[in-house]
Amino acid sequence: MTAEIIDGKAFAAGLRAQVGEEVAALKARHGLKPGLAVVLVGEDPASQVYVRNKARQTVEVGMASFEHRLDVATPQAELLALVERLNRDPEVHGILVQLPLPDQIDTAKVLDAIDPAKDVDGFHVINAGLLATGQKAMVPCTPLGCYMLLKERIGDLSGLEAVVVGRSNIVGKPMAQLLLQANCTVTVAHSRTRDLPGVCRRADILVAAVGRPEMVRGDWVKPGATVIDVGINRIPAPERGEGKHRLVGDVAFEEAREVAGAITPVPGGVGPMTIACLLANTVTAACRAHGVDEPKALAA
Ligand SMILES: Nc1nc2c(c(=O)[nH]1)N[C@@H](CN(C=O)c1ccc(C(=O)N[C@@H](CCC(=O)O)C(=O)O)cc1)CN2
Ligand SMILES: [Mg+2]
Repeated sequence: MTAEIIDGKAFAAGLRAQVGEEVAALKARHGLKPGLAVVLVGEDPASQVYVRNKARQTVEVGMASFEHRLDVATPQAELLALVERLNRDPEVHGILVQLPLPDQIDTAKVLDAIDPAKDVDGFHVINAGLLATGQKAMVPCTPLGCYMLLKERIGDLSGLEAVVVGRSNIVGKPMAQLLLQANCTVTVAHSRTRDLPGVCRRADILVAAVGRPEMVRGDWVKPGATVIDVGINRIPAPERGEGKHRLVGDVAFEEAREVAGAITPVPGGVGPMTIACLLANTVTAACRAHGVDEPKALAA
């Protein structure tokens, strides 16, 4: 079997177009322009690219973008003061603090300082709790994007065996919650799981979010399974020239595509969905803030 390639880049483009239509409708009907504030502390090269892309795509869909770039040595108190200002700013409906943060900053403290209603990353402990208890939450963008791709590919997920490899707060745990809500039988596996290959082979839906290049091998995949690769790993590629790199996921793509029914590539799979879902969450936050019906197509 050769797997269908799930084109996250194309799906994300469609989602951004839908977001753009919703933004235009909000302006026309309610005079409302959703605004997203993105905060970057330091000069991590990958984070700079992500923040630039977020700001550009925010403007492209017709929303207001507010960028805040702080020095790598910014004290925590200064960052918290900025978050407080953004919490109070009526033009800002969504706030995102780009991760990772420098060592002098307590990440959990900063994330929990964001007004949960403006927490478009869905990382605030209140949003994590709302999601875990099946209530209306802001859902983290990467798992939301994975979920949308799964719904598009499979339709009804009810009764399927899902294995999520990785237990991070920003991907693994919320992914497991979304799959549970869709009535999957969910296993969260991790570095201490015994017989990880055997556990993965049970999965109709296999989500890899471990941050280890090509760890999930082809013979870990159940024939016909849908494989969602969340990993973005930059590995040396001397064949491309001295000092060159290439991107690989957490799944050994060429092996897995021979076994899976469908698989997301890296790049061009889950990654582009993350930013598209951030834009969707910002529209949702703006609608909730103004008591306007939120567009169902933009949510889980
Ligand atoms: N506050 C947050 N910080 C971080 C998040 C997040 O959701 N919120 N996620 C990641 C980084 N990230 C967005 O911030 C992100 C990662 C990757 C992509 C993407 O489009 N990837 C492309 C490849 C890009 C490349 O060449 O490097 C792809 O997979 O096709 C978008 C957003 C950590 N921090
Ligand atoms: Mg820290």
